[in-house]
Amino acid sequence: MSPRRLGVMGGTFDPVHHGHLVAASEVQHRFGLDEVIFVPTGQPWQKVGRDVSQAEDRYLMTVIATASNPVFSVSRVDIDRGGQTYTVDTLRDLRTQYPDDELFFITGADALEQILTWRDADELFTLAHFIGVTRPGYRLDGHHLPEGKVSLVEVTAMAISSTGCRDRVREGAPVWYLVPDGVVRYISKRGLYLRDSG
Ligand SMILES: Nc1ncnc2c1ncn2[C@@H]1O[C@H](COP(=O)(O)OP(=O)(O)OP(=O)(O)O)[C@@H](O)[C@H]1O
Ligand SMILES: O=C(O)c1ccc[n+]([C@@H]2O[C@H](COP(=O)([O-])O)[C@@H](O)[C@H]2O)c1
Repeated sequence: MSPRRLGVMGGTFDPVHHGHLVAASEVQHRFGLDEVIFVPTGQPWQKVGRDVSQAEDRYLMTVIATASNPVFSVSRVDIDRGGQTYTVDTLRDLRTQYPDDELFFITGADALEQILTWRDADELFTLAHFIGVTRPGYRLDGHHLPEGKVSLVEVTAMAISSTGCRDRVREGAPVWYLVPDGVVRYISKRGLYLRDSG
């Protein structure tokens, strides 16, 4: 069997929104990926200082958001490993799980900018090919990154952030059409984002 091409979309997903979904879908199409695996983080160490919602809530919202797409799936590797999440561990675990497949790690322009500050940054580029996608408000630039290891892709601009969605819920403003309908209902059912998370 020829190797499958697997996209990996890591994120805090607090909550998952249409910016994440459009980026993953566009990269899946452009790179002919067989599957895109969404990987909600355990504790995102670069987001200390703010309360991140419980991992199970972020996991379930990601499942709800991706359920209807036959080539999207969700992995619990980072949540089940526990503790702070480092992408090098995510990719090592997925490499063990899918030893014969090619991995493509998808990041927005803001995350790509920071990538050399990530743990074991050099090893990251041996474990996967990186795909940086455009994001409104950030410049997509790969000149600081190893040649041939990163591709840059323009995706439909979605000026949506999880921070913006949380702020809107706290202020009583709607998040309909910023996040999938099922996620709107899940946020309301669980009473998420009603208080300032810092
Ligand atoms: N609107 C968007 N367009 C393109 N990429 C995005 C967009 N929003 C997030 N991403 C990318 O998706 C990944 C996961 O993002 P994350 O879950 O941190 O969402 P976020 O909206 O940036 O959250 P927060 O506002 O809480 O920082 C990151 O690589 C990020 O760059
Ligand atoms: O490995 C690291 O050191 C590292 C530091 C910051 C972010 N990341 C990963 O980048 C992805 C997006 O992170 P975030 O914090 O923007 O949601 C997610 O998969 C994180 O685990 C990884």
